[in-house]
Formats: sequence, structure tokens, C-alpha cells
Amino acid sequence: MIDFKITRDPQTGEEIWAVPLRGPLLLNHPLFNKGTAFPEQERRELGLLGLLPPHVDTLEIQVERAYEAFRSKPTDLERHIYLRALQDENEVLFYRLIQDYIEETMPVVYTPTVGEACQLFSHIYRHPRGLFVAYPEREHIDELLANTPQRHVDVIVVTDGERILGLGDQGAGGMGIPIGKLALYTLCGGIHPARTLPVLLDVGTDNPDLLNDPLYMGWRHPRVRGAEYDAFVERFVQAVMRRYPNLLLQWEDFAQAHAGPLLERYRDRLCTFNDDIQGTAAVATGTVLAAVEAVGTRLRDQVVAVFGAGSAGCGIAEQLCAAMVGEGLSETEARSRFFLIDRTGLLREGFSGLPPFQRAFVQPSSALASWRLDRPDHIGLADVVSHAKPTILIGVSGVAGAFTETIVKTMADLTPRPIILPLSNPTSRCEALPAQILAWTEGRALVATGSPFADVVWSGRRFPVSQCNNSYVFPGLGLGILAVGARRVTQGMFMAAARALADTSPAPTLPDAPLLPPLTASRSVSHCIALAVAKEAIAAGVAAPASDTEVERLVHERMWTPAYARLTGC
Ligand SMILES: NC(=O)C1=CN([C@@H]2O[C@H](COP(=O)(O)OP(=O)(O)OC[C@H]3O[C@@H](n4cnc5c(N)ncnc54)[C@H](O)[C@@H]3O)[C@@H](O)[C@H]2O)C=CC1
Ligand SMILES: CC(=O)C(=O)O
Ligand SMILES: [Mg+2]
Repeated sequence: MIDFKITRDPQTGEEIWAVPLRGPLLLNHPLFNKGTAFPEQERRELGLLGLLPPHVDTLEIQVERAYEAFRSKPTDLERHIYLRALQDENEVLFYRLIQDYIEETMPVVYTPTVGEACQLFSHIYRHPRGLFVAYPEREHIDELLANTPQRHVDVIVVTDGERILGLGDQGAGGMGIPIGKLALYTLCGGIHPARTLPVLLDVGTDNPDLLNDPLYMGWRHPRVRGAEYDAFVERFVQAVMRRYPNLLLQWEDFAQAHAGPLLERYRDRLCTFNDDIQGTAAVATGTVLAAVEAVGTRLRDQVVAVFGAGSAGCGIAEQLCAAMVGEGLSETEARSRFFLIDRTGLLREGFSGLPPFQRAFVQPSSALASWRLDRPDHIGLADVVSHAKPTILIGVSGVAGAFTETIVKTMADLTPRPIILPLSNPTSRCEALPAQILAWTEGRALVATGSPFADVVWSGRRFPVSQCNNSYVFPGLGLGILAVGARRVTQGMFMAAARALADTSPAPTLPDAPLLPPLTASRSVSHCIALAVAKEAIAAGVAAPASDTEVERLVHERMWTPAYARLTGC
């Protein structure tokens, strides 16, 4: 662990970091390294003379050079490898580059390319980043945490790699996801990169390809499950709480069997949330609120079909349902407007063995009595679309192509402005391509996707396609929580985040505008969400009281900007 002291120049206010490293060790530290931008004075004082070419670059020139190198790579995977290497070499330059070129770089740092990077993790591995907590080390988790380079950590994103995007079990390769998510915490939410820690809980893998791969770097063992798994996670959480009592812990890409139960177990014990359940629900709710306003209707009048009744699907349905109740429907009325379809078809009365989070959305038999069905034992999406006449269709199944031409055209025949959100990631798992949806609906659909897509041109009209991804929410949510030191993450914060996001949408005021602001606005969107979340935390009594002006100051001060600080020895 390397400790350094931050002071400010009393005249200019510039940050001065007193660092305990010199020479090659300093150049090898990604947080302190400025590469060719080390000024003359620092080169002299910190033992760098001769170790760098003599010319002193500005950060802007370094960005230009790095961008040239990024562009020269032949594939997105190569570009991902390049950016990861840059992140491990010089974090200020990495963040400034991805901030300046966010539309080009975010899909490479994050979905879709991060999916491929997880699948090939053991083949493209270059440099350590993050903490691997492997099951055989379960007695020593405190020691593992003490080995990390950071003394202070504000945010951990943790996965066990079992449900990486829609790609299934990636074992230790799942580490790519916490690394990518935390990069977005910094890029979009301004969380200081030195205060983030990606964690992979390595409980083995059931992916035979990984177990048979001689290069696989994870623990070669079938997944530990049941009581042993729970006890291991409990040890991890306790160790984290001992070392970082004020930390925000984000659960990411756990399989359905663990995602909900872990959230229930820990949500009242520390400041924690599950991004796939709650972050996704907030971004989907914000997007839907913007869409219904754009078409001049109310949320309470919608009928919602959700394809894939898992962590994300049920989380989204719960939050949309709560928002409908907020618009005056009773809970029973609101729930009757949701049709959730999973592998066994529509969730409905009479299904036995459903987990409680799905049971909350079963449709009563009476509601389906008039439906004419080819296979009454399996009510599929096509049946739901033609009988329930949904106005909103959301895909979180990981099943590519599930929104077929027939399904989308039927929906469009029954509703003038269908809202269609194929949210599965990465791109290869998307339920329908935006170009298909817009062609099948003759430009009437409002579309947003989980992974990024280029604008669609249909019949001479240009339709920008928003990325409805939890990355719009968690950076701002985290920023708001950290700014006011919230002790818990409440449901109210996700509603506040959703409404703040909807308020930033250009769609209600501009025809054919995207449902969400462009990625270039990510920092300002996160700022708006952070303010709303921080105020909600105070209102809910999980953060100390502060005036709105004070909250604005706290949020502003928390937002780190990639720029070099002045370095001195110590
Ligand atoms: N856009 C975004 O921000 C987010 C997108 N996602 C994506 O959503 C997908 C699902 O994620 P989770 O809900 O966490 O996974 P999950 O495994 O909890 O849920 C997926 C559900 O889809 C169901 N399913 C699979 N095949 C099906 C079929 N043929 N017909 C009907 N249902 C089927 C599964 O049984 C399961 O219940 C993933 O692709 C993930 O990348 C997840 C979180 C955020
Ligand atoms: C975006 C995200 O969290 C997922 O696809 O799992
Ligand atoms: Mg996820």
C-alpha cells in the first residue's frame, strides 16, 4: 500500500501530492505517472531525468497520441486491450482519453466489448488490477484486503462471474465487469479512481470450456454452492465492513439464484445495492417515463410485457409498478398491467415452485379466460402481445432475436406508439435490432437498447437509439451516496434517480429525439442524478441533514476530473 499526502497551493488552489516514490517506481504507478507530461522541475526532484524523452508534453498532446494508437488497433478487442494497458499505466491519461472520446471508447471499455474481454480474460491478461478473493483463501480475506494498493476505498463492485452479461458463467474472467463498471464510476460519476476496488469472488466455475482451458487463471473447481457459498460471501462482507465501514458495495452479474437473496441479506446491514435488479430498474423506469411523456400518455395507462422474468425483469416490473401506484393506481390494479414471460411462458396462477420475486407478478386465470391459445400449457410472448395488447415491451432474457417480426408487427397493429426496449447485453444477445424494430413499426416505435447501436435511418428519417443501460444510473447514484455519506441505499433513491434521468430526456420536447441524452452528457446526467439521490437520502433520514446548496457543493467537490496534480517528494 502506498500512502501519499494531498495539500493545496495556498495561492492557486492547485493540488499538491507528496508521493513516496521516485524514478522507475514512480513511472510504474498508474495514479502518479504522468509519462512524458512530467514537467522539468518534477523530473529533477523525483529522479526522472533521462528516463523520459526530453520534450515535455501537455495532457492534450498525450491524448492525441493515445487516440492515434487507439484508432490504429484493428479490432475492438485490441482496442480494449490497449485501453486496459493505458489504465494500468497512466490513469489520468486513460480517463481524459475516454472522456474526450466517450462515444467511441465507452463501447470498448464496457458493453459490448467487455463481454468478449471476460470470455478471453485468461488469454488477454497483462497486468494485475482488482482483488481476487478465491474460496481456498477464505480464512485470510482481511489479509487479502490489506494487500490492495488503496488504504481508502469508497466503492467496491463485486461479482462471482456466474452471469456475465447474457454470456453466462465466465468464472474468474468475470473480473472484467467490475473493472469496467468502476471505470464508468469515474468516467461518468467522477468517483476518484484511487478509491475504487474491483473484486472477483472466485468460487470456481461450472463452465467446461474454462475448466478445460490450460490458460484459465481462475480456481479450477466446480462452483461452491449452498451453505458454503453463503458462509464465504458472509466472510467477505464482514471483512469489507471491518476495513471500510463507510463503503458502497455494488453486487454485479450474480446468477439469479444469488442476486436477490444476497440483496435481501445485506441491504439493511450496509450501504449496498444490486445493480442488475435495482440500477436496471431505475434506468428502465427513467426511460419509460420519458417515452410515455414523449407520446403524450401516462404511465398508469400502460400495459407492460417483460420477456425474461429474472433479476432485471422483475426488478424493472417492481419499480414500474411502484411508479404506477405513485400515479394513483392501487397495487392490484398496477400489478394486473404486467405480463412477465419466462422459459415456462407467462407467469400465471397455478404455476407451482415460482420464487417469491416472480410470484408477485402471476396473472390470475380470470384475466386470461377469454384468450384463445394454441398451447394453453405454454403461453408465449406472441400470445401475450396479441391478447394483452402491451404498449411497452421490455427484453431482459439474453435471447437474441426473441422479438420477431410477427411479434413486433402485431404489437404495432394494436398500439400507435409502441415502446420497445430490448435490453439484453452484449449486442449478440439483443432481442431485436433497432433497425428491424423501426422498419417493422414504420418508424412508430420508441426504442432503446442495452448495448450501443448506431443511429437508424428509416424512410429518410434519422432515429438516434439510446442505450438504456444501468450505466446511466449507478455512477450518479454512487456520487450522490458518497457526497452526503448515506448509510443505506433505499428504494426511494432509485425512484429519485429514475425521475432525475427522465427529466434530462430530450424526447418529450423534440420529435425523433433519443429517449435519453447522448453519452457525451454522461457527467451532467450523473450530476443531476447525484443531486436527486443525495436529497432523497437526506429526506429518508439515511444521511445527515444538509441544505440544497450544501448538497450541491458536496456533490461538486466529489467529482474528480482527470488532470495532473503537482507532485513533490516526501
Ligand atoms: N441494459 C441493462 O442495463 C441491463 C441488461 N441486463 C441484461 O438482461 C439479461 C438478463 O439479466 P438478468 O435478469 O440478470 O438474468 P437472469 O438470469 O436473472 O434472468 C434472465 C431470465 O430470462 C429467462 N429466459 C431465458 N431464456 C428464455 C426464453 N427463451 N424465454 C423466456 N425467458 C427466458 C431466464 O429463465 C431468466 O429468468 C442479460 O442479458 C443482461 O445482460 C441485465 C442488467 C442490466
Ligand atoms: C448492464 C448490465 O449490468 C448487465 O448487462 O448485466
Ligand atoms: Mg450487470
